[in-house]
Amino acid sequence: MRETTLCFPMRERSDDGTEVLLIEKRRGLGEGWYNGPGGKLEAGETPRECAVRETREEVGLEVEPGALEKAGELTFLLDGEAHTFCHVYRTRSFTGEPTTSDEAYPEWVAVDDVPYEQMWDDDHLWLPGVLEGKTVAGEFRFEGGKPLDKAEFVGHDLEWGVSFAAGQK
Ligand SMILES: CNc1ncnc2c1ncn2[C@@H]1O[C@H](COP(=O)(O)OP(=O)(O)OP(=O)(O)O)[C@@H](O)[C@H]1O
Repeated sequence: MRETTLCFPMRERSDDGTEVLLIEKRRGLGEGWYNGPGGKLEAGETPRECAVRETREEVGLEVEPGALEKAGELTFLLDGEAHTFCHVYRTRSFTGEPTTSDEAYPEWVAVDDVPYEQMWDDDHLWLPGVLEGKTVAGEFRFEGGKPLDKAEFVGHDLEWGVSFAAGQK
């Protein structure tokens, strides 16, 4: 099973409310869809280190590992088998300005205006709560064979207000 991360940088606009930094993914799994910066853990890396690295590589923002708030743990099943385990973080503490990379076009989006119709089918179920400050554990079931982004979303279970194990915070 692949272990991945997603990171959602957030900021307050004095007049426009809260915004989240999304990326339009330019290649790989979920190409053409919006998501947070993130990707696969490399050997020897903790999830937090991975989220920091992917956020730097994909959009050029610097985040301190300790400034990441763990918001979710998502399991994606494909045809009954665990395909991806994803650690979700949010943060309001970062430096730099988002820049386009080979992998991603970054875009600040109002939290009330997230383009769920251009995202993974499961995102509208858990991301609104994550952007409101909640914690979530979720399982999402897909069927129809690889790749995951061509499979059909068939079911899910969600639990809100979870606390994460010390090592996983
Ligand atoms: C099934 N529903 C899903 N809903 C929301 N997000 C999902 C997702 N399934 C995968 N993701 C995320 O998409 C990113 C790209 O995955 P990732 O492994 O990086 O794929 P990619 O082919 O781009 O690999 P590279 O690391 O670029 O080589 C990664 O953050 C991963 O957590």
